[in-house]
Amino acid sequence: MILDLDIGNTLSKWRLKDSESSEIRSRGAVWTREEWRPGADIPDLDVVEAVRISSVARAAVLEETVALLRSRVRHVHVAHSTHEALGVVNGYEEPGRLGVDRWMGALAGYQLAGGCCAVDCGSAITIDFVLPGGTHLGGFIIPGLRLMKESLKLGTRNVAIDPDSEADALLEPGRRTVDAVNHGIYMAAVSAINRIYSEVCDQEGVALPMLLTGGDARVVSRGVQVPHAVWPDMVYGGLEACFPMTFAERAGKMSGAPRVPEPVALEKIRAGLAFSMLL
Ligand SMILES: Nc1ncnc2c1ncn2[C@@H]1O[C@H](COP(=O)(O)OP(=O)(O)O)[C@@H](O)[C@H]1O
Ligand SMILES: CC(C)(COP(=O)(O)O)[C@@H](O)C(=O)NCCC(=O)O
Ligand SMILES: [K+]
Repeated sequence: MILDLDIGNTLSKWRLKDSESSEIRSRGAVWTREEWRPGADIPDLDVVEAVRISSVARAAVLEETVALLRSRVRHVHVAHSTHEALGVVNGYEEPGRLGVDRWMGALAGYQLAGGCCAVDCGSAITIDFVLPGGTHLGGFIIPGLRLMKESLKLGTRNVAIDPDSEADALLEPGRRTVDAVNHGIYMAAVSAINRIYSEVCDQEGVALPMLLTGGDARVVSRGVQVPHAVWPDMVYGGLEACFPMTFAERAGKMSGAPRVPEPVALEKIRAGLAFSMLL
């Protein structure tokens, strides 16, 4: 079994993948700030022969996790942001400083779709761009839905946006604090994504397919007008591409990869942008 680990600022997600059949056998998540102790939410390491890790947590968290895993598992691969990988050239002045989850998303998106706009809706919302030739332009970072809400300190932090809410309802003016806050941060996130996408496509002269991942991807997806696909395993896709192990991975297949969304024509994106600037 292969253990894939995506350690984010909020949650450490894991999944177990069958090395023979490439099927996902189980998955789970634990809070990143809590210690990794054997328990119900943690995979059984006895069945694991290899681990692949993407981590943006503090160095100490990663070091501890790697030390624990190395004592139990033969192969432990830790992903790093590099200057170049799999045909993508990192846009950062200091490539190693790009969050490795963003790098994994960019690589997975490029492998799936060629150029892409990769959006990760986690603790932070990150919006990265890769052009069809493999140039990563860099990206944008805004606070995630939960962080935005917490920063307001209005006592609404424990009332999360229901991921099944309709976007139409979320985009209405709120008539009590909790709704005003939830609808406000939701509008802030989706309008930033829509606008940033249009601006960059306009500047670069290319309509890119958009891919969404992260804990809030599903709810954010409802408000994003740009054609896009939700790919919960996008960061894992980068790990698969960087450290291919199964037969399917060696053939370039990434688990749970969606169909590539067809972007709207560049002229339409430009018209939408021009219209929003006139108002
Ligand atoms: N069950 C959940 N537990 C915690 N956060 C959740 C849950 N479902 C959705 N979320 C949202 O997902 C975000 C965490 O998403 P995730 O992509 O795991 O972030 P990160 O990679 O930063 O750890 C939280 O900030 C919260 O808004
Ligand atoms: C921007 C991030 C905090 C997003 O992490 P997440 O919200 O997924 O936990 C992470 O990618 C990170 O720590 N990046 C380093 C800074 C950078 O990418 O420029
Ligand atoms: K993430």
